Amino acid sequence: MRKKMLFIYNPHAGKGKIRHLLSNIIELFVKNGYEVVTYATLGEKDAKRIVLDCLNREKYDIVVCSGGDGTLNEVIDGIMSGNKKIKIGYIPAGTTNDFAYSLGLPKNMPKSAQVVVNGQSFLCDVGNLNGEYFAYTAAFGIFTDASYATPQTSKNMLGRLAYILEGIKRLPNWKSYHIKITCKNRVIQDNFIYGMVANSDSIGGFKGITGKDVLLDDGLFEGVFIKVPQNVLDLQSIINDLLRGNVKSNHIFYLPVQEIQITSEEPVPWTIDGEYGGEFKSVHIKNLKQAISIIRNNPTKA
Ligand SMILES: Nc1ncnc2c1ncn2[C@@H]1O[C@H](COP(=O)(O)OP(=O)(O)OP(=O)(O)O)[C@@H](O)[C@H]1O
Repeated sequence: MRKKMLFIYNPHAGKGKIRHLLSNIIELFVKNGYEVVTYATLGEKDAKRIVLDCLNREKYDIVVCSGGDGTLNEVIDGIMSGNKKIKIGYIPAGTTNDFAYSLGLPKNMPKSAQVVVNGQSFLCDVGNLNGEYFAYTAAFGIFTDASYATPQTSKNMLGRLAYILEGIKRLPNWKSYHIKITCKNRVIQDNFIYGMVANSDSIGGFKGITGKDVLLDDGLFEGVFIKVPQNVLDLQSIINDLLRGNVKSNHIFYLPVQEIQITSEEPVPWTIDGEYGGEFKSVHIKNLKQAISIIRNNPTKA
């Protein structure tokens, strides 16, 4: 009997490349014994809705999605909030594909479709922020809105450069937040321009800015909080530290995070897996160790 696959793709992700590859990808899946039920996403939260609808109605062996980090986020959110235990295959098709990089998936879409067919399951940590699940990052502060404010047309024309240009626009008027961070028995209060809790060694296409200790299945996220620079030299040193992956510096507060509470007097806008996640005065983030099963080439290497 054929195995049943739910295949969800965002036709607009990245440069819309999936349109030319769709037939070959589905043919590969069918040749490898799958009955494929295919959906294109039509807008925000559609991937989550499709996952919940389909998995509640019928039994599937695997959910495969193709799109950027946002589409993968919605699929994971759907599977986790629906409390489903099912393997996930991912064909990265976005602009930066941060999480795909961390998972070691090929950039080439037909090759990553091969991984879905031939790869092995890897149990990966998942995050939860105030009840919403995320794959690899939750962040606030400078640059974070560049990921969702960058128009799709510029992303399609310029690729990652579009994010960089959008980020540079924000440099002259950064905003800081007075934040209280509570983690285990530690309480830290300071003014921060940026904060991130992440399970990825690539953020916004930049490799290594979460430090050198990232493991995707250790039950821990990397918490990176950048203090307000007092002068241009401070700013330069922060940039140098980030580019070198040196997160343990005077201007950066770094800690491994299993569970963390972040509170502020004013509402802070958050970005979750590169999409707008809402404004909160109080955020509770938790790492759910090895909660999802993703197919990749080599499950022993994070
Ligand atoms: N048909 C569609 N038209 C417009 N928006 C869509 C459509 N389908 C999905 N979306 C929305 O687009 C968001 C972003 O898509 P996705 O992350 O897949 O691609 P991307 O933005 O090109 O990639 P990246 O996140 O790497 O830049 C999704 O979270 C979803 O809300």
